[in-house]
Amino acid sequence: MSFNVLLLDNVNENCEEVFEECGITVHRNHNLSGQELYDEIKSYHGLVVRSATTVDADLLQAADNLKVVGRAGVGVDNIDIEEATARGILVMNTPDGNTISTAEHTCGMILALARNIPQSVNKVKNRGWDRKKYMGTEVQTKTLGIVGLGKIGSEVTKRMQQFGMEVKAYDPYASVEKAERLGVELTELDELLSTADFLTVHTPLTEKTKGLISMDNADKLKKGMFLVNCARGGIFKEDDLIPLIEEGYIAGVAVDSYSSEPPTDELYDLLDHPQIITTPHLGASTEEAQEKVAVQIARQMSDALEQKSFKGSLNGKSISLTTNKEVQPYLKLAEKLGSMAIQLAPEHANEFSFRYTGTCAKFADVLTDSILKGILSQHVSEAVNLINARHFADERGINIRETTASKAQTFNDLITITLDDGAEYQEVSATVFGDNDYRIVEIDGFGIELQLEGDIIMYQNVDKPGMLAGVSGALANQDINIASLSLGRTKKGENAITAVSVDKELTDQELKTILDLDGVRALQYVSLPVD
Ligand SMILES: NC(=O)C1=CN([C@@H]2O[C@H](COP(=O)(O)OP(=O)(O)OC[C@H]3O[C@@H](n4cnc5c(N)ncnc54)[C@H](O)[C@@H]3O)[C@@H](O)[C@H]2O)C=CC1
Ligand SMILES: O=C(O)CCC(=O)C(=O)O
Repeated sequence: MSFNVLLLDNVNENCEEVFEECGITVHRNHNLSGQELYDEIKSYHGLVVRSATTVDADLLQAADNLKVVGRAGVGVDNIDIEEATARGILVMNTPDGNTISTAEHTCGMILALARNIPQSVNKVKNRGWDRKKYMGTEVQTKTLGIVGLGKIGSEVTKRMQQFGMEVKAYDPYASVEKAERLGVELTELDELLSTADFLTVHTPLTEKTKGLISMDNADKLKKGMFLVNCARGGIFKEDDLIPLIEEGYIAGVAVDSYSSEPPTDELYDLLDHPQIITTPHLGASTEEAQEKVAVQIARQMSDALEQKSFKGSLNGKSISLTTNKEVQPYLKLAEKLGSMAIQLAPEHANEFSFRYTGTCAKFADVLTDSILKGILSQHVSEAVNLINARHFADERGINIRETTASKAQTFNDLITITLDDGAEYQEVSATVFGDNDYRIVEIDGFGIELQLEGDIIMYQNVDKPGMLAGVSGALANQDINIASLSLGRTKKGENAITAVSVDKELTDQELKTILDLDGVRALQYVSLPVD
């Protein structure tokens, strides 16, 4: 299949080159927006953006053929990942291509704040000369507080330590080992706020980080501290920055990222304030960073479109394992078994238990996605894939219980689905022999062995002589060939289950001839894809 990709937002030209080397057609258009973009997007399989384009639900809805959205950068707040996931569209970013540039920009902002560089440059350019007004402060021996000791926070740490700063950090998710390795003291947020001379934030904008500093916690701040935000607008409450300065809580702020970009009119008071220095979201704007993220995103997206690898995907945990040789057979097994289970389930079934035994247990999470794909593909009109299977399951109110046991029993690996809605057959188990021999091995505790593919008739019967002859005779009379069969029974003379694999799809009428045979009960029919 040949793919085409649309590049927006001035993505570096190397992006084009990499796509073209991979045989992918590229179209670049910087000025598309609104209806024009909705019309244009329809034919593309891939879309590359930076931060300017908002990839919202409306755009995704218009994107009939879209398979992957790539963010040439880190922050994906301009992409509606939930909607993309629901539509089975992969979202990727390039987590580290612009780390160094953004860290360097942050260090520049810290020094610019300490020495009033932007303000004094401006003064001189306007023919002014005021050395007293622009008296600065050394950063050496001062405390730098970092909120978010991730990639950028860590690189800022290393650089500012070279300037003689003592670095403390607040990051509830960072490990103590990492902090020790960096020579950083991990503290609580309040302690950081009350001890830092400079505080720089390097977290995403989340419910927890939004308004991290505002007039509400002004009393906790070390008086006269400087703030830096080269992460996301809104981490410092923008409306409160001027009051924080005017009331003497903070000495100045450096901002690179805003809650709306370009800033709206209301933000201009902020931008005009002499103690607030601003750059227009330049953290990642270096030749090097833009080249790195452009090349990375083009490689990642090309690989994803060609199903070679899914590195960098944010909503494709399961799909990214489809290229892993160890997981591949289990994924297939899970999907096939899901497809079988839903055909055995009564109408409106929405309670399922999945049990993973043996090695496959360690992949339970992704195997559940695959079972759900098998279940849902039978009755969801949209294309179900490993990205959106859980979304569809939630939407349909399907309840899942998942259990695992890593110790293998009779089989090295076993996946069992229990139908909890009063189904005739309540439990089916399957395994894979070698790489691709998928077998049903148990139905409701009856040992069975049959390939998990094609057309299968399953019926319960009284365990008495002549049953099989009757069934095979009825099939032969209708010119239906048996491919294989398997019998399981509880005890001699009691109940038996028979699973018969046949060479053609059966009609209801043909099935009835079997059900009508004396001793046959509870017949069910399953039709599975053949590889
Ligand atoms: N100005 C610019 O041009 C750029 C801005 N960014 C932004 O910088 C930010 C950081 O990026 P990276 O370092 O690459 O991300 P990262 O994922 O490596 O680090 C984020 C860190 O924040 C921590 N964190 C999350 N929630 C937290 C909370 N409530 N309190 C404290 N820490 C918390 C995480 O544990 C993690 O260590 C992101 O918002 C990203 O979008 C990234 C690149 C360029
Ligand atoms: O593309 C850009 O320049 C913005 C970079 C950024 O903010 C990010 O990667 O999160």
